[in-house]
Amino acid sequence: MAELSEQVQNLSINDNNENGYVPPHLRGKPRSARNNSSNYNNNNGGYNGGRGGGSFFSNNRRGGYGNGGFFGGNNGGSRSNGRSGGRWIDGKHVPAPRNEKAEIALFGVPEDPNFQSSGINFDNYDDIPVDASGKDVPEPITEFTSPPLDGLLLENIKLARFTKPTPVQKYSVPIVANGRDLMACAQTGSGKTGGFLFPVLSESFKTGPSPQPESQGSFYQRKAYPTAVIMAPTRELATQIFDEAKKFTYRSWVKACVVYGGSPIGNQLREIERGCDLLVATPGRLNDLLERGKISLANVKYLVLDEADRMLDMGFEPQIRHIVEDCDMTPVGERQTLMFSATFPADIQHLARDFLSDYIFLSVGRVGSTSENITQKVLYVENQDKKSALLDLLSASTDGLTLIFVETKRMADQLTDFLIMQNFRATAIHGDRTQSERERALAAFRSGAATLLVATAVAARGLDIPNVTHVINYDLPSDVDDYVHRIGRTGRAGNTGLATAFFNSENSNIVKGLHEILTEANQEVPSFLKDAMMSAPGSRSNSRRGGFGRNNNRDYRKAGGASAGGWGSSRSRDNSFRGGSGWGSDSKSSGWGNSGGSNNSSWW
Ligand SMILES: Nc1ncnc2c1ncn2[C@@H]1O[C@H](COP(=O)(O)OP(=O)(O)OP(=O)(O)O)[C@@H](O)[C@H]1O
Repeated sequence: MAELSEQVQNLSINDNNENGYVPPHLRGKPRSARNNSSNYNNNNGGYNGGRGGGSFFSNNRRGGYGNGGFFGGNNGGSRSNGRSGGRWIDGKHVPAPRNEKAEIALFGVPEDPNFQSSGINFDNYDDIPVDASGKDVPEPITEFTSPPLDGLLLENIKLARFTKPTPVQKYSVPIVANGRDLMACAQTGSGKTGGFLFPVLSESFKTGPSPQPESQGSFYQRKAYPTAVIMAPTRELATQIFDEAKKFTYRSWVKACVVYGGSPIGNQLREIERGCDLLVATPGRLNDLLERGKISLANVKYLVLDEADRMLDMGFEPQIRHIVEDCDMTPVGERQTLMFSATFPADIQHLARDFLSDYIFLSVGRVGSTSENITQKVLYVENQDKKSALLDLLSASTDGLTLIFVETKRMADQLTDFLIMQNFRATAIHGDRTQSERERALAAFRSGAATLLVATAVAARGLDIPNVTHVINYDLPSDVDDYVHRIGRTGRAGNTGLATAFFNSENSNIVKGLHEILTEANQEVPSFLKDAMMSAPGSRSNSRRGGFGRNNNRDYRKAGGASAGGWGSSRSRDNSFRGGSGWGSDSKSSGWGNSGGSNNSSWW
């Protein structure tokens, strides 16, 4: 990655980041000659501005594993691990026999580029400061071992070639095993999905399903009674979580299903009727199925809200509250509720107050910070020069996939057209494309058939695509948390990545937040950004989050202004809590931090 960032540096797109972007055809010419640079876009002949950009791959059938995998393919939004799973018989878990073909489909073979492998900086996660606050925080695990993990889950973790837990997984396993609720914040790409799947599945494998109510109606009125419900903001994220769930439920009694909008509900109904123990859902579709009486939440032991802040941003709060508070969901205190996100603004903490009970607040690293595995570059580029600057950047990228973020759906299509006309293998993902177009675009990108994906914010959160080496913010978002999520599509699981942003005077609303992010991640702050900071003292760092913004790194139950023990240090104790509700001296920090090196598990 150092090579890629050096190549980008050597492009001289900015003259030492001082004077803005100089298009290729004007380099070496006097400044006065540069004024007509916008002609570039009009002369290339390739830009047609229509919706055709994404259609380049419209016949692409390379669905890859993401489109259904071994167990029956994509049948329109509802998929399950079918009948090949294990059983819960007479209080005992009876796993299904191993199946070589299934294992290759689910876990790939070593070095398979379609599966993310942990990178050279994976061990650095151990150095990230952790703060866990709440009453009686259980000791974190340091290794994947059984006990405390269930033996079958451990076998599946081994098949996934995960050798040691990430910080969030170290804490979440004992927290859930001890019956506690959890609100967890951890950096992008640091294993939050495993952070909820591992403990939920481990406990489910040990304890089995809850007894189903006696009267289940006729066949046509049959309801599913899931043990675990996981809500996620987007269809793509729900599908991805489902794909991970398929891996870790392999051979078990737990049958996973996924439901999301934009796909025919009939297929989803049929799948659910065949049984559903772990349901991954977007809130809108889940509501729909509840209204149709096809799902009961009366047996839910585990409720997970992933990317909860995004769900609120998308306006899902009424649906989420309806699902959790007005239906037949097991009440707070009887179920366990886990909330995960890389960022945790105030409105989410309020939701936590209503949905969680006596919970542990876990933050790994400074909440909302970026991983140091990501090298961040900010270039000053005027709007009319962006296409040209993009071509420069792409000419420097050799290997790997590049994700390009733009602000509007129209721009996503236009830019994709432009790139295709420039002979790049590009495709687009945004909210105006149909679900199958979105799935095909993602599959093409995952498989490398398309090396460039132009995306709106729909692809900013949670998506885990191996081999994304470069994220380009062609248009910067106005909310710095969105920037954090976007660049987090690279530099995952200890791998390194490069993130480049085009900045100009239209981005004044992100100046302060961007400056903070770069500074705290020890990244170069270009002089034009420092200047912009000076000249715009009132600039907002976060449009939506108001004053809470970048300082949302603490458990709101703690006394206001408590710094959660100082983020620079790997140990924090903070005994001051608001409200005197028995919260006390239980803020733990990463005593386990450096212990990950001794791996004695038999399969390491
Ligand atoms: N213990 C582990 N060892 C090795 N790789 C892991 C481990 N846990 C997770 N991973 C891998 O790390 C990658 C990132 O994990 P995941 O998608 O759960 O991150 P995340 O924290 O949810 O990110 P985001 O905030 O972007 O949603 C995935 O490819 C996953 O397979």
